[in-house]
Amino acid sequence: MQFHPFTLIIQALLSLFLISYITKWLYKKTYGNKKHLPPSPPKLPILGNLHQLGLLPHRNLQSLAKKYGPIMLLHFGNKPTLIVSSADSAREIMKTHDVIFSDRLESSVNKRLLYDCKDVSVAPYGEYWRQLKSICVLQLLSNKRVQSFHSVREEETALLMKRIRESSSRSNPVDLSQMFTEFTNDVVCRSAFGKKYSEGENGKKYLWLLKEFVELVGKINIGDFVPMLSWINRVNGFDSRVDKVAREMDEFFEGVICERIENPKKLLHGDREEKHGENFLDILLEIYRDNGTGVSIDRDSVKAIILDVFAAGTDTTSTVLEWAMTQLLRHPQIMQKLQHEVRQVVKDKNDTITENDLEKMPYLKAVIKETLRLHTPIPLLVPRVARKDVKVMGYDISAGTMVIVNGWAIGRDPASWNEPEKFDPDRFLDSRVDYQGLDFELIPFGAGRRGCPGISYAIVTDEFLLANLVREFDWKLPDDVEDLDMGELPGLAIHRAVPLLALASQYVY
Ligand code: HEM
Repeated sequence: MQFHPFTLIIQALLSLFLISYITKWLYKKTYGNKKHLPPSPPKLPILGNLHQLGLLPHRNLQSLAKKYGPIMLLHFGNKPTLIVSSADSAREIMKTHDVIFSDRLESSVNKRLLYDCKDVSVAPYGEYWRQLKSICVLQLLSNKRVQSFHSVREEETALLMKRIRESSSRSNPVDLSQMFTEFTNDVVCRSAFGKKYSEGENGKKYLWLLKEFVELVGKINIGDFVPMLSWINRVNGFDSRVDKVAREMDEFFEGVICERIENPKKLLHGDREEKHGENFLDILLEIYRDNGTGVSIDRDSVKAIILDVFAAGTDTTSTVLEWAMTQLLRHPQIMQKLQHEVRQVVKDKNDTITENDLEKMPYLKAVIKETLRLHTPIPLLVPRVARKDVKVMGYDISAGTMVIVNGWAIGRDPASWNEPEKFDPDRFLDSRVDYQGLDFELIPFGAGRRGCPGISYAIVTDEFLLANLVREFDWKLPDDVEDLDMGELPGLAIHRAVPLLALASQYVY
């Protein structure tokens, strides 16, 4: 049978018309007729805008926001996703409508890795999350508790300084990226369990598990957005990786908990004993055993909360150190200004820096703030989900919409910052802008109800180590490196793509 070309054209046009009509009808059915929606870039069938995220979504979403505005509606598969890229729109989400946007995304990976979301950071908004958050804020991460870990930070800093001294005496460059990762793992591990698990054969396995775990929770899981493509994760081995890590992490935790229950009094760490009750696990086990506090958590909750602390607290804290040293090495004058401040505060070469000294170092604080602005550790923060229909900046947002706040783009928004791409800690010296969640142009820790409870823990860890590094050593790039590669490694927290190598020489007083 033969068709006249004209008939074919008519048929093609009719099909196109029909498809476009059905798409519009479906869209109207979902969003209603009168909804005033934020601007949206065009999308693909099935994938929506997922293909536009690329490997570094914070950068690609910033480019899209330059075209479509600070509040835009994308679709990750069939999931409507609001992208927020200015201080004003972030304030609407995290302050004006904070209660409405205080839910988290339900993710199958988080469910499997975090004991059915029994942790804090991805638990659905509700009474259970409220109880856990109050345990975090009041018991695990209160200022008093954070101070109580000062000896952990001092000892781990001293160990790291010793390693650098050894390398510097042989004129070998040090791999700062690697050292910062190990340092934050050990500090968090000792705060969590009262001892380190990074040494020996078991240590290697534990470090591998931790690395896998952090990598997996940071991955975008296609099956969560396009259920019909979830087979991809079965075929490419992703699902079995998740199951293996979940199983082995659980075995590891069970081992640690049994050890603690059998020998509750004391923990040996090297040749000194750490007191019982000083670490997160002991505190949580006490709450678990004691139902009188009005808070009831089970054994899985204990493990999930500890995992949260590792997921949220290790990589984030080490990337700040990594990027701060990167920028200081690229800007020798800023490095010298910082060294001068620290060396002035602690003048006597036999004195060690104490955490009280940090309060006398405004430039150190400005360097950390500037690093958090320019290299926001979790650039897209942790997604929120709307619990009800709501209007944001005049736009209609439906219940169930996922919200991604591009904290990284907000930190570089020319509407809020002069010369936003420049590393310039001085901008903070006469400014009251802070990262505590009240100034929406700087929100590396998020804000509002779901804001990060680990701010003081992270900041004192970073400030203390950085002050020690720049006081005792002068730093330069290895001779064969002219300028540093500033590439980023994809992940939940953004590390350098290329490890940071530097030469240290001991400062002579
Ligand atoms: C530089 C280091 C850190 C950065 C940049 C950071 C960043 C963040 C961000 C962006 C969020 C989501 C906030 C929101 O939705 O508004 C968050 C949540 C959270 N962070 Fe941190 N964090 C850091 C360190 C820590 C540490 C050291 C801990 C614990 C020891 C921690 C524990 C948590 C927890 C439990 C949540 C979930 C809060 C909730 O959902 O209610 N973080 N963090």
